[in-house]
This record gives sequence, structure tokens and C-alpha cells, in this order.
Amino acid sequence: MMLKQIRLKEESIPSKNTYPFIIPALRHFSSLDFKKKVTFFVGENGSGKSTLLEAIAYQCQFNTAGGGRNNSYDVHSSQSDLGEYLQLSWSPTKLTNGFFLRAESFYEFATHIDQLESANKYASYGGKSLLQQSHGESFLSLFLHRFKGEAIYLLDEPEAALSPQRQLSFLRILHDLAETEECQFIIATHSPILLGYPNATILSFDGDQMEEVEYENTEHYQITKYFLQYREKMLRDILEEEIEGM
Ligand SMILES: Nc1ncnc2c1ncn2[C@@H]1O[C@H](COP(=O)(O)OP(=O)(O)OP(=O)(O)O)[C@@H](O)[C@H]1O
Repeated sequence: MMLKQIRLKEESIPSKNTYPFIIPALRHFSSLDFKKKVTFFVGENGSGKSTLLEAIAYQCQFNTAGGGRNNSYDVHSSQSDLGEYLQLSWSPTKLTNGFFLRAESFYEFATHIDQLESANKYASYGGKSLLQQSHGESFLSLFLHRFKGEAIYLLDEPEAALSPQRQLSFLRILHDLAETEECQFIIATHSPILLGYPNATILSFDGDQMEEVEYENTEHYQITKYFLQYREKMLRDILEEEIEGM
């Protein structure tokens, strides 16, 4: 089972002159086909990746503040302005299992788990409260213990808490879940390590249209490679550059 396509219900949009349709990549968006088990959203800060991911989560009936279908808790500003206008097509049937990871509100999610009455509430999180684990450990616990079976996982910057070594561990978990457990992943990321995952589609939000890019053509790859190769020159250029308006 897989999410095959998302489509914007243009006919239902009252005006394209307000958020989220003023975001360039979304203004011209009409539909998107998912061809692989792993899709990455990349693009500059503010290019609309989280907005689209959150809208997909809304249509999956996941808590848009983060969590799955059964995680009901409130966080200020967790509604989706795009969700109403998105139509999801599944093949052959809809996936109902899954999770929306939002690094920014993970603390609220962890608190929500702590407040559950169930005796085995930590079983899916490594056996102890997520708040008693480090930020990175808690992410890894989630990936290792909660993520399984046929499911769709929507992850917004999962690298936020992960060291480079743990990002490599995450790649292995991603591989096992996508290849063995038939899980689908849509991941917004700025990590050149995560983007290196083979057999993924990388979609750039940087232009007026979302478009597929090769790993080596992403800014993440190019800037990181250049920085590591020519660190001293690059630092000289950046640190000595005149800043406009100063
Ligand atoms: N509720 C909102 N109302 C108005 N504008 C918003 C709202 N939420 C986000 N925006 C704006 O929409 C744009 C896209 O935001 P979004 O969070 O989707 O970007 P992003 O690509 O995920 O960025 P980042 O890489 O920094 O996480 C930004 O300019 C942001 O300021």
C-alpha cells in the first residue's frame, strides 16, 4: 500500500492571494506523484516543505502537531491551512497506520505520552518516558520501537536531534523499514547525510515549481562538499564579506 498521488483541489480554493498559496512552490502546484518508498523534500528555509508535509498529515488524520491517528492532544498553532485543499490517492487502499514527526513540538508529544493512563504506554518508545531520554535518543527510540508494519511516516527534519553517527543509524533503520516492512517515508530535511539515501526521490521546493533533483545537484551536497574541501577559503570569503546595510 502506498500514497500514490497528492492533488490540489483548485476548484475549492477561494483565493490564491494568501498563505499558503503565496509560497512560490505551492502557488504553481497542482499534483505530485510518489514513485518511490522514500521521498525527500528539500529547499531553502521558508520554501514550503513543512506546510505541505503538515497538509499531508492532516489528510492522513494524524495529529498535525505530531503523532499518529490516536494521539490526541492540543498544541497552539497546529492546524493546517493547506490540508483542506489536498486530495490524497492511495494504491490499492489507504494506509491508516503511521506517524507525523515534528521536531519542534516533540516535547509536547512526549508529555502527551507521559500523561496517558495505559500501563504499557512506553512500550513503543524503548520502555521509558521520552522526556527521560536525550533529544536524539528519544528520536531513535521512536524510529526503532514505534515505526513498524505497513505505514506512512512523515518526518519534518528528523536530523534535528541526531549526531552524524546517529544519522547514519537512522539511514539503516530507514532502509530496513522501507525495504522489509513496506513503509513509505516523506521526509523534509536539510541533512546532506540523510539525502544520500539511495533509491529515493529528492524534490526541490526552490523554484516556482517543485522539481526532482539529483543528490549531487542539491545545495546541501554542493555547499557541504565545497566547505569541507575549501574551508579556509570559504570562511575567509564569508567572514570578510561586507554585509549589506552595515
Ligand atoms: N500559519 C502561517 N501563516 C502565514 N504564513 C506562514 C504560516 N506558517 C508558515 N508561514 C510562512 O510560509 C512559508 C513556508 O513555511 P514552511 O514552514 O512551510 O517552510 P519550510 O520550507 O518548512 O522552512 P524550514 O526549512 O525553515 O523549516 C514561510 O515564509 C513561513 O513564514
